[in-house]
Amino acid sequence: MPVSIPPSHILVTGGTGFIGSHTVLELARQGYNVVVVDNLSNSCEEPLRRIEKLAGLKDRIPLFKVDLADKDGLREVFRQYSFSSVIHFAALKSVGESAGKPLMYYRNNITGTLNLLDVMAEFGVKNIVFSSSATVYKADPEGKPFCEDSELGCTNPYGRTKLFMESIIQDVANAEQGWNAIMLRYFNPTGAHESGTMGEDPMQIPNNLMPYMSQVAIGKLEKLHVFGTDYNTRDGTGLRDYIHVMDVAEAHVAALKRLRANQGYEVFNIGSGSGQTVLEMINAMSAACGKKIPYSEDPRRSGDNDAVICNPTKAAEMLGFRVTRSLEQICADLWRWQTVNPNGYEQ
Ligand SMILES: NC(=O)c1ccc[n+]([C@@H]2O[C@H](COP(=O)([O-])OP(=O)(O)OC[C@H]3O[C@@H](n4cnc5c(N)ncnc54)[C@H](O)[C@@H]3O)[C@@H](O)[C@H]2O)c1
Ligand SMILES: O=c1ccn([C@@H]2O[C@H](COP(=O)(O)OP(=O)(O)O[C@H]3O[C@H](CO)[C@@H](O)[C@H](O)[C@H]3O)[C@@H](O)[C@H]2O)c(=O)[nH]1
Repeated sequence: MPVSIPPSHILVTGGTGFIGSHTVLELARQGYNVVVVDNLSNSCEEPLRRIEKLAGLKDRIPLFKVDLADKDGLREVFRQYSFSSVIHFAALKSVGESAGKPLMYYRNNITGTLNLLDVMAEFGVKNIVFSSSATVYKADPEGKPFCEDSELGCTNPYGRTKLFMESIIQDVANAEQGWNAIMLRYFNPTGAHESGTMGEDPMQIPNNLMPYMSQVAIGKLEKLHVFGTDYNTRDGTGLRDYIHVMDVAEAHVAALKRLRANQGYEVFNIGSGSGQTVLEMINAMSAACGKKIPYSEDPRRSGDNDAVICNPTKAAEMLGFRVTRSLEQICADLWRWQTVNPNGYEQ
Protein backbone atom coordinates (compact mmCIF):
# COMPACT_ATOMS: atom_id res chain seq x y z
CA MET A 1 0.00 0.00 0.00
CA PRO A 2 1.45 3.42 -0.92
CA VAL A 3 1.79 5.65 2.13
CA SER A 4 -0.03 8.96 1.66
CA ILE A 5 2.09 11.93 2.67
CA PRO A 6 0.03 14.77 4.15
CA PRO A 7 0.46 18.02 2.17
CA SER A 8 2.80 20.44 3.82
CA HIS A 9 1.49 23.77 5.01
CA ILE A 10 2.86 27.21 5.82
CA LEU A 11 2.11 28.36 9.36
CA VAL A 12 1.43 32.10 9.55
CA THR A 13 1.40 33.56 13.07
CA GLY A 14 -0.41 36.89 13.23
CA GLY A 15 -2.09 35.98 9.93
CA THR A 16 -5.27 37.93 10.56
CA GLY A 17 -3.35 41.19 11.18
CA PHE A 18 -2.57 43.89 8.64
CA ILE A 19 0.57 42.57 6.94
CA GLY A 20 -0.15 38.93 7.84
CA SER A 21 -3.55 38.90 6.12
CA HIS A 22 -2.22 40.44 2.91
CA THR A 23 0.58 37.86 2.93
CA VAL A 24 -1.90 35.01 3.50
CA LEU A 25 -3.82 36.28 0.46
CA GLU A 26 -0.68 36.26 -1.69
CA LEU A 27 0.28 32.78 -0.44
CA ALA A 28 -3.23 31.45 -1.16
CA ARG A 29 -3.21 33.06 -4.60
CA GLN A 30 0.09 31.30 -5.35
CA GLY A 31 -1.29 27.93 -4.27
CA TYR A 32 0.28 27.52 -0.83
CA ASN A 33 -1.72 25.76 1.91
CA VAL A 34 -1.86 28.13 4.85
CA VAL A 35 -2.74 27.70 8.53
CA VAL A 36 -3.15 30.78 10.71
CA VAL A 37 -2.44 31.17 14.42
CA ASP A 38 -3.59 34.44 15.98
CA ASN A 39 -4.97 35.40 19.39
CA LEU A 40 -7.08 38.10 17.68
CA SER A 41 -5.80 40.68 20.18
CA ASN A 42 -5.45 43.22 17.35
CA SER A 43 -7.51 41.69 14.55
CA CYS A 44 -10.58 39.64 13.70
CA GLU A 45 -11.47 36.63 11.52
CA GLU A 46 -13.12 38.59 8.72
CA PRO A 47 -9.95 39.10 6.61
CA LEU A 48 -9.76 35.32 6.18
CA ARG A 49 -13.31 35.21 4.75
CA ARG A 50 -12.34 37.95 2.29
CA ILE A 51 -9.12 36.15 1.32
CA GLU A 52 -11.09 32.97 0.63
CA LYS A 53 -13.32 34.92 -1.78
CA LEU A 54 -10.48 36.84 -3.45
CA ALA A 55 -8.34 33.74 -3.94
CA GLY A 56 -11.34 31.56 -4.96
CA LEU A 57 -10.65 28.98 -2.22
CA LYS A 58 -13.16 26.17 -1.80
CA ASP A 59 -12.18 25.46 1.81
CA ARG A 60 -11.85 27.73 4.79
CA ILE A 61 -8.35 28.77 5.86
CA PRO A 62 -7.77 27.03 9.21
CA LEU A 63 -7.52 29.57 12.03
CA PHE A 64 -6.37 28.60 15.50
CA LYS A 65 -7.23 31.24 18.08
CA VAL A 66 -4.12 30.53 20.12
CA ASP A 67 -1.88 32.90 22.05
CA LEU A 68 1.82 32.18 21.51
CA ALA A 69 2.12 32.20 25.30
CA ASP A 70 0.14 28.92 25.22
CA LYS A 71 2.78 26.37 24.27
CA ASP A 72 0.40 23.40 24.51
CA GLY A 73 -2.09 25.16 22.26
CA LEU A 74 0.70 25.71 19.76
CA ARG A 75 1.78 22.06 19.99
CA GLU A 76 -1.76 21.00 19.13
CA VAL A 77 -1.56 23.02 15.88
CA PHE A 78 1.72 21.29 14.96
CA ARG A 79 0.14 17.89 15.75
CA GLN A 80 -2.73 18.56 13.36
CA TYR A 81 -0.72 19.91 10.42
CA SER A 82 2.64 19.24 8.86
CA PHE A 83 4.53 22.50 8.25
CA SER A 84 7.40 23.17 5.89
CA SER A 85 7.93 26.77 7.08
CA VAL A 86 6.65 29.38 9.49
CA ILE A 87 6.12 33.09 8.81
CA HIS A 88 6.11 34.82 12.18
CA PHE A 89 4.20 38.13 12.27
CA ALA A 90 2.50 37.85 15.67
CA ALA A 91 3.68 40.67 17.92
CA LEU A 92 2.60 43.86 19.63
CA LYS A 93 3.83 46.76 17.50
CA SER A 94 3.15 50.19 18.94
CA VAL A 95 6.34 52.12 19.68
CA GLY A 96 4.56 54.59 22.01
CA GLU A 97 2.66 51.92 23.94
CA SER A 98 5.85 49.90 24.38
CA ALA A 99 7.49 52.81 26.23
CA GLY A 100 4.67 52.79 28.79
CA LYS A 101 4.23 49.00 29.02
CA PRO A 102 7.69 47.53 28.37
CA LEU A 103 7.08 44.29 30.28
CA MET A 104 3.94 43.58 28.26
CA TYR A 105 5.98 44.00 25.08
CA TYR A 106 8.91 41.87 26.23
CA ARG A 107 6.57 39.16 27.53
CA ASN A 108 4.33 39.01 24.47
CA ASN A 109 6.93 39.36 21.74
CA ILE A 110 9.89 37.52 23.23
CA THR A 111 8.11 34.76 25.17
CA GLY A 112 5.88 34.18 22.13
CA THR A 113 8.92 33.79 19.89
CA LEU A 114 10.72 31.49 22.35
CA ASN A 115 7.65 29.23 22.56
CA LEU A 116 7.27 29.18 18.80
CA LEU A 117 10.94 28.25 18.29
CA ASP A 118 10.72 25.54 20.96
CA VAL A 119 7.66 23.94 19.36
CA MET A 120 9.15 24.26 15.86
CA ALA A 121 12.27 22.42 17.09
CA GLU A 122 10.17 19.72 18.80
CA PHE A 123 8.37 19.03 15.53
CA GLY A 124 11.48 19.34 13.34
CA VAL A 125 10.28 22.49 11.54
CA LYS A 126 13.38 24.63 11.01
CA ASN A 127 12.43 27.22 8.39
CA ILE A 128 11.29 30.64 9.55
CA VAL A 129 10.66 34.06 8.02
CA PHE A 130 10.54 36.73 10.72
CA SER A 131 8.89 40.20 10.70
CA SER A 132 11.55 42.62 11.76
CA SER A 133 11.65 46.36 11.35
CA ALA A 134 13.75 49.29 10.24
CA THR A 135 13.43 50.48 13.81
CA VAL A 136 16.37 48.18 14.71
CA TYR A 137 18.81 50.58 12.99
CA LYS A 138 20.64 53.26 14.94
CA ALA A 139 19.39 56.68 13.77
CA ASP A 140 21.62 58.24 11.13
CA PRO A 141 21.91 62.03 11.57
CA GLU A 142 22.54 62.51 7.84
CA GLY A 143 19.59 60.31 6.84
CA LYS A 144 21.71 57.97 4.70
CA PRO A 145 19.84 54.87 3.45
CA PHE A 146 20.26 51.87 5.76
CA CYS A 147 22.01 48.73 4.53
CA GLU A 148 21.63 45.41 6.34
CA ASP A 149 25.05 45.91 7.93
CA SER A 150 24.37 49.48 9.12
CA GLU A 151 24.84 50.03 12.84
CA LEU A 152 22.04 48.65 15.02
CA GLY A 153 20.57 50.25 18.12
CA CYS A 154 17.14 51.52 18.94
CA THR A 155 15.62 53.68 21.62
CA ASN A 156 12.28 52.05 22.41
CA PRO A 157 11.22 48.73 23.99
CA TYR A 158 9.28 47.62 20.89
CA GLY A 159 12.37 48.02 18.72
CA ARG A 160 14.49 46.24 21.30
CA THR A 161 12.11 43.26 21.23
CA LYS A 162 12.77 43.06 17.48
CA LEU A 163 16.54 43.25 18.01
CA PHE A 164 16.42 40.58 20.73
CA MET A 165 14.18 38.30 18.64
CA GLU A 166 16.53 38.59 15.67
CA SER A 167 19.46 37.66 17.94
CA ILE A 168 17.59 34.74 19.50
CA ILE A 169 16.73 33.33 16.09
CA GLN A 170 20.31 33.84 14.90
CA ASP A 171 21.68 32.01 17.97
CA VAL A 172 19.30 29.09 17.38
CA ALA A 173 20.29 28.91 13.71
CA ASN A 174 23.99 28.96 14.68
CA ALA A 175 23.61 26.35 17.40
CA GLU A 176 21.78 23.67 15.47
CA GLN A 177 22.20 22.28 11.98
CA GLY A 178 19.37 22.63 9.52
CA TRP A 179 17.80 25.96 10.48
CA ASN A 180 17.06 28.52 7.78
CA ALA A 181 15.94 31.90 9.04
CA ILE A 182 15.22 35.08 7.11
CA MET A 183 14.73 38.39 8.90
CA LEU A 184 12.75 40.91 6.84
CA ARG A 185 13.28 44.44 8.10
CA TYR A 186 10.29 46.36 6.77
CA PHE A 187 10.37 50.11 6.43
CA ASN A 188 6.87 51.72 6.35
CA PRO A 189 4.21 49.31 5.03
CA THR A 190 0.94 51.01 4.10
CA GLY A 191 -1.81 51.02 1.45
CA ALA A 192 -4.34 48.22 1.04
CA HIS A 193 -5.28 45.47 -1.39
CA GLU A 194 -6.31 46.92 -4.75
CA SER A 195 -9.78 45.28 -4.54
CA GLY A 196 -10.74 47.62 -1.70
CA THR A 197 -11.84 44.62 0.38
CA MET A 198 -8.74 44.26 2.57
CA GLY A 199 -6.68 46.82 4.43
CA GLU A 200 -5.47 48.03 7.79
CA ASP A 201 -8.14 48.18 10.48
CA PRO A 202 -6.71 49.84 13.59
CA MET A 203 -8.72 48.99 16.71
CA GLN A 204 -7.99 52.34 18.34
CA ILE A 205 -7.11 55.81 17.06
CA PRO A 206 -4.25 55.07 14.65
CA ASN A 207 -0.69 55.89 15.70
CA ASN A 208 0.75 55.77 12.21
CA LEU A 209 0.64 58.51 9.62
CA MET A 210 -1.28 56.90 6.76
CA PRO A 211 -4.17 55.22 8.62
CA TYR A 212 -4.57 58.43 10.65
CA MET A 213 -4.59 60.53 7.49
CA SER A 214 -7.16 58.35 5.75
CA GLN A 215 -9.49 58.64 8.77
CA VAL A 216 -9.09 62.43 8.58
CA ALA A 217 -9.85 62.33 4.85
CA ILE A 218 -13.10 60.43 5.43
CA GLY A 219 -14.10 62.75 8.28
CA LYS A 220 -13.74 60.33 11.22
CA LEU A 221 -10.93 62.44 12.69
CA GLU A 222 -10.86 66.22 12.59
CA LYS A 223 -7.35 66.96 11.36
CA LEU A 224 -3.88 65.49 11.01
CA HIS A 225 -1.17 66.58 13.43
CA VAL A 226 2.13 67.00 11.61
CA PHE A 227 4.69 66.04 14.23
CA GLY A 228 7.59 68.44 13.75
CA THR A 229 8.52 70.85 10.97
CA ASP A 230 12.16 71.39 11.94
CA TYR A 231 13.67 68.08 10.84
CA ASN A 232 16.73 67.93 8.65
CA THR A 233 14.72 67.08 5.48
CA ARG A 234 13.69 68.95 2.30
CA ASP A 235 10.61 70.57 3.91
CA GLY A 236 11.36 70.06 7.60
CA THR A 237 8.88 67.20 8.15
CA GLY A 238 9.87 63.57 8.84
CA LEU A 239 10.88 61.50 5.83
CA ARG A 240 10.10 57.77 5.54
CA ASP A 241 10.29 54.95 2.99
CA TYR A 242 6.65 53.95 2.39
CA ILE A 243 5.99 50.58 0.77
CA HIS A 244 2.72 49.07 -0.49
CA VAL A 245 1.52 46.24 1.76
CA MET A 246 1.08 43.93 -1.27
CA ASP A 247 4.74 44.52 -2.16
CA VAL A 248 5.58 43.51 1.42
CA ALA A 249 3.37 40.41 1.01
CA GLU A 250 5.25 39.46 -2.17
CA ALA A 251 8.56 39.86 -0.34
CA HIS A 252 7.45 37.08 2.03
CA VAL A 253 6.79 34.69 -0.80
CA ALA A 254 10.24 35.51 -2.21
CA ALA A 255 11.74 34.85 1.23
CA LEU A 256 9.93 31.50 1.54
CA LYS A 257 11.46 30.44 -1.78
CA ARG A 258 14.87 31.66 -0.63
CA LEU A 259 14.67 29.43 2.49
CA ARG A 260 15.12 26.49 0.14
CA ALA A 261 18.62 27.74 -0.71
CA ASN A 262 19.69 26.61 2.80
CA GLN A 263 21.67 29.73 3.57
CA GLY A 264 21.19 29.57 7.37
CA TYR A 265 20.54 33.01 8.85
CA GLU A 266 19.98 36.00 6.52
CA VAL A 267 18.69 39.56 6.85
CA PHE A 268 16.99 41.66 4.17
CA ASN A 269 15.66 45.20 4.09
CA ILE A 270 12.20 45.53 2.58
CA GLY A 271 11.56 49.05 1.33
CA SER A 272 11.40 51.08 -1.85
CA GLY A 273 14.70 52.94 -1.60
CA SER A 274 13.12 56.39 -1.77
CA GLY A 275 11.48 58.54 0.86
CA GLN A 276 8.62 60.99 1.21
CA THR A 277 8.07 63.68 3.81
CA VAL A 278 4.86 64.03 5.79
CA LEU A 279 3.84 67.06 3.66
CA GLU A 280 4.49 65.08 0.46
CA MET A 281 2.31 62.26 1.78
CA ILE A 282 -0.47 64.75 2.56
CA ASN A 283 -0.30 66.03 -1.03
CA ALA A 284 -0.28 62.50 -2.49
CA MET A 285 -3.27 61.44 -0.37
CA SER A 286 -5.16 64.67 -1.18
CA ALA A 287 -4.67 63.94 -4.87
CA ALA A 288 -5.98 60.38 -4.42
CA CYS A 289 -9.12 61.38 -2.54
CA GLY A 290 -9.74 64.66 -4.38
CA LYS A 291 -10.00 66.79 -1.25
CA LYS A 292 -7.83 68.84 1.05
CA ILE A 293 -6.65 67.10 4.19
CA PRO A 294 -6.81 69.49 7.14
CA TYR A 295 -3.68 69.53 9.29
CA SER A 296 -1.88 71.49 11.96
CA GLU A 297 1.85 71.85 12.50
CA ASP A 298 2.62 70.44 15.94
CA PRO A 299 5.76 69.75 18.00
CA ARG A 300 7.93 66.68 17.32
CA ARG A 301 6.77 63.28 18.57
CA SER A 302 9.28 61.94 21.06
CA GLY A 303 11.66 59.33 19.65
CA ASP A 304 11.13 60.18 15.94
CA ASN A 305 14.08 60.52 13.56
CA ASP A 306 14.64 62.86 10.61
CA ALA A 307 14.84 60.39 7.74
CA VAL A 308 14.57 56.58 7.56
CA ILE A 309 15.28 55.18 4.09
CA CYS A 310 16.05 51.70 2.87
CA ASN A 311 18.86 50.52 0.68
CA PRO A 312 16.97 47.73 -1.13
CA THR A 313 19.92 46.34 -3.15
CA LYS A 314 20.47 43.11 -1.22
CA ALA A 315 16.79 42.05 -1.46
CA ALA A 316 16.83 42.85 -5.18
CA GLU A 317 19.98 40.82 -5.81
CA MET A 318 19.33 37.84 -3.55
CA LEU A 319 15.55 37.58 -3.26
CA GLY A 320 14.78 39.03 -6.68
CA PHE A 321 12.43 41.37 -4.82
CA ARG A 322 11.63 44.85 -6.08
CA VAL A 323 8.82 47.20 -5.22
CA THR A 324 6.40 47.46 -8.16
CA ARG A 325 3.66 49.70 -6.76
CA SER A 326 3.90 53.51 -6.82
CA LEU A 327 3.11 56.10 -4.17
CA GLU A 328 0.01 57.03 -6.21
CA GLN A 329 -1.17 53.42 -6.05
CA ILE A 330 -0.52 53.25 -2.30
CA CYS A 331 -2.76 56.29 -1.76
CA ALA A 332 -5.44 55.22 -4.27
CA ASP A 333 -5.71 51.72 -2.73
CA LEU A 334 -5.74 53.09 0.82
CA TRP A 335 -8.50 55.52 -0.11
CA ARG A 336 -10.54 52.79 -1.84
CA TRP A 337 -10.31 50.58 1.28
CA GLN A 338 -11.28 53.52 3.53
CA THR A 339 -14.30 54.56 1.44
CA VAL A 340 -15.64 51.03 0.84
CA ASN A 341 -15.09 50.05 4.50
CA PRO A 342 -15.47 53.22 6.59
CA ASN A 343 -15.68 51.04 9.72
CA GLY A 344 -12.96 48.62 8.69
CA TYR A 345 -13.94 44.94 8.91
CA GLU A 346 -16.88 45.71 11.20
CA GLN A 347 -20.06 45.40 9.12
N1 LIG B 1 2.97 47.77 10.36
C1 LIG B 1 4.20 48.25 10.36
O1 LIG B 1 4.43 49.43 10.08
C2 LIG B 1 5.37 47.35 10.70
C3 LIG B 1 6.68 47.79 10.41
C4 LIG B 1 7.76 46.95 10.71
C5 LIG B 1 7.51 45.70 11.29
N2 LIG B 1 6.25 45.31 11.57
C6 LIG B 1 6.02 43.99 12.19
O2 LIG B 1 5.21 43.21 11.33
C7 LIG B 1 4.39 42.32 12.08
C8 LIG B 1 2.95 42.48 11.65
O3 LIG B 1 2.57 43.84 11.83
P1 LIG B 1 1.08 44.32 11.49
O4 LIG B 1 1.19 45.76 11.13
O5 LIG B 1 0.42 43.38 10.59
O6 LIG B 1 0.45 44.22 12.96
P2 LIG B 1 -0.98 43.68 13.42
O7 LIG B 1 -1.17 44.08 14.84
O8 LIG B 1 -2.03 44.08 12.44
O9 LIG B 1 -0.77 42.08 13.32
C9 LIG B 1 -0.16 41.34 14.36
C10 LIG B 1 -1.08 40.17 14.66
O10 LIG B 1 -0.48 39.37 15.68
C11 LIG B 1 -1.47 38.99 16.62
N3 LIG B 1 -0.78 38.73 17.89
C12 LIG B 1 -0.09 39.60 18.66
N4 LIG B 1 0.44 38.98 19.72
C13 LIG B 1 0.08 37.67 19.63
C14 LIG B 1 0.31 36.51 20.43
N5 LIG B 1 1.00 36.58 21.58
N6 LIG B 1 -0.20 35.32 20.03
C15 LIG B 1 -0.91 35.23 18.88
N7 LIG B 1 -1.18 36.30 18.09
C16 LIG B 1 -0.68 37.50 18.45
C17 LIG B 1 -2.46 40.15 16.65
O11 LIG B 1 -3.76 39.76 17.06
C18 LIG B 1 -2.45 40.59 15.18
O12 LIG B 1 -3.45 39.96 14.42
C19 LIG B 1 4.65 42.64 13.55
O13 LIG B 1 5.60 41.74 14.05
C20 LIG B 1 5.23 44.04 13.49
O14 LIG B 1 6.08 44.30 14.59
C21 LIG B 1 5.17 46.10 11.28
O1 LIG C 1 -0.19 61.44 13.21
C1 LIG C 1 0.97 61.41 12.75
C2 LIG C 1 1.71 60.20 12.66
C3 LIG C 1 3.00 60.25 12.17
N1 LIG C 1 3.56 61.43 11.77
C4 LIG C 1 4.91 61.43 11.19
O2 LIG C 1 4.89 60.57 10.06
C5 LIG C 1 6.11 59.86 9.91
C6 LIG C 1 5.83 58.36 9.91
O3 LIG C 1 5.33 57.99 11.19
P1 LIG C 1 4.63 56.56 11.44
O4 LIG C 1 3.63 56.28 10.39
O5 LIG C 1 4.15 56.55 12.85
O6 LIG C 1 5.82 55.53 11.21
P2 LIG C 1 7.25 55.41 11.92
O7 LIG C 1 7.34 56.25 13.13
O8 LIG C 1 8.28 55.62 10.85
O9 LIG C 1 7.26 53.90 12.42
C7 LIG C 1 6.78 52.84 11.58
O10 LIG C 1 7.84 52.30 10.85
C8 LIG C 1 8.82 51.59 11.61
C9 LIG C 1 9.82 51.03 10.63
O11 LIG C 1 10.52 52.06 10.01
C10 LIG C 1 8.14 50.46 12.38
O12 LIG C 1 9.05 49.76 13.15
C11 LIG C 1 7.07 51.04 13.28
O13 LIG C 1 6.42 49.97 13.96
C12 LIG C 1 6.08 51.78 12.45
O14 LIG C 1 5.13 52.39 13.32
C13 LIG C 1 7.01 60.31 11.08
O15 LIG C 1 7.83 61.35 10.60
C14 LIG C 1 6.00 60.89 12.10
O16 LIG C 1 6.54 61.91 12.90
C15 LIG C 1 2.86 62.62 11.85
O17 LIG C 1 3.35 63.67 11.48
N2 LIG C 1 1.57 62.56 12.34
